[in-house]
Amino acid sequence: TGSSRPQRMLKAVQKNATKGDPKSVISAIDYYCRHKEWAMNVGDDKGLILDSVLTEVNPSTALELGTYCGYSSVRIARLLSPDSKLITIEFNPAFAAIARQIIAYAGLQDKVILVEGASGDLIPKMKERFGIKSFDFVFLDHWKDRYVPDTKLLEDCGLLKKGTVLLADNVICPGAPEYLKYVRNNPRYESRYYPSNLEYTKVEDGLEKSVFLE
Ligand SMILES: Cc1ccc(Cc2cc(O)c(O)c(C(=O)NC/C=C/[C@H]3O[C@@H](n4cnc5c(N)ncnc54)[C@H](O)[C@@H]3O)c2)cc1
Ligand SMILES: [Mg+2]
Repeated sequence: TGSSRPQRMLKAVQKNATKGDPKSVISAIDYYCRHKEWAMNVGDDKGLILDSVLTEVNPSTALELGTYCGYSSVRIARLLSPDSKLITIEFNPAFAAIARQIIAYAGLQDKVILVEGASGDLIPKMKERFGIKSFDFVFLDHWKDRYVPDTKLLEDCGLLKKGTVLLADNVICPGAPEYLKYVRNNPRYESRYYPSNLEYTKVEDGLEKSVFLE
C-alpha cells in the first residue's frame, strides 16, 4: 500500500528542513502543502496571527486540541519561554506518530507533551496527570463540533483562569457556528475575530480569540 499524506509531509520535512531548526520545518511544510499536496495545517497566513497572539500571551502552559501532523505544535512550541510547556492532544495514532517525528525533527520534543487520546477523556485528567493548575493558552483545531463541549469541559474542570486565551481555528471554514455563538454571547468571554484565509487557499477563514474573564 502507498504512503499516507502525513507520511509524505514528514518525508518533505526530512528532505527540505534542517534538523533542530523549527523555522525550516514550518517553511518545508508550508511549501509542500501549498505547491504539492494541500493539508489541514493552520498554515502560514493564519500562522502569523497565531504567532502574534502567542507572543502577546507568552503562556507558561499551553494546550492544543487536535495535533494532526504537529505543524501548529511546532509553531507554538518554538515561541514558548524556556520552562514553558505545550500539551497537545491527538486521538489518531497514525497522525500522532507522524507528529512526534516532526516535533522531534524541529528539536522541540522537550517543550511538547503529545498525549494520545480523545480530548473529552483527557481534559479531566490534565490536573492529576500533568500537574496542570490552569492553562494560559488553548488552541482549538480539532473536530469543529467538539469546540463547544471541550470549552465547557475546560471551564468545568477549572482549567481556565482569568485571562486565559482561547484561539480557535476555522471559525468560518469549515466553520464553528455554535462555538462563535457560545463565546460571543457569553459574559464570561471577551471575543475578537481575526480575518484571514483557509490555509494555502484564497477562501475566507479566520481565527476567533476569546479571553476568559471569570
Ligand atoms: C467543508 C470543508 C472541509 C474541510 C476543510 C479544511 C479544514 C481546514 C482546517 O484548518 C481544519 O482544521 C479542518 C478540520 O476538519 N480539522 C479537524 C482536525 C482534526 C484533527 O484533530 C484530531 N481530533 C479530532 N477530534 C479530536 C478529539 N476529540 N480528541 C483528540 N483529537 C481529535 C483528528 O485526529 C485530526 O488530527 C478542515 C474546509 C472546508
Ligand atoms: Mg484547522
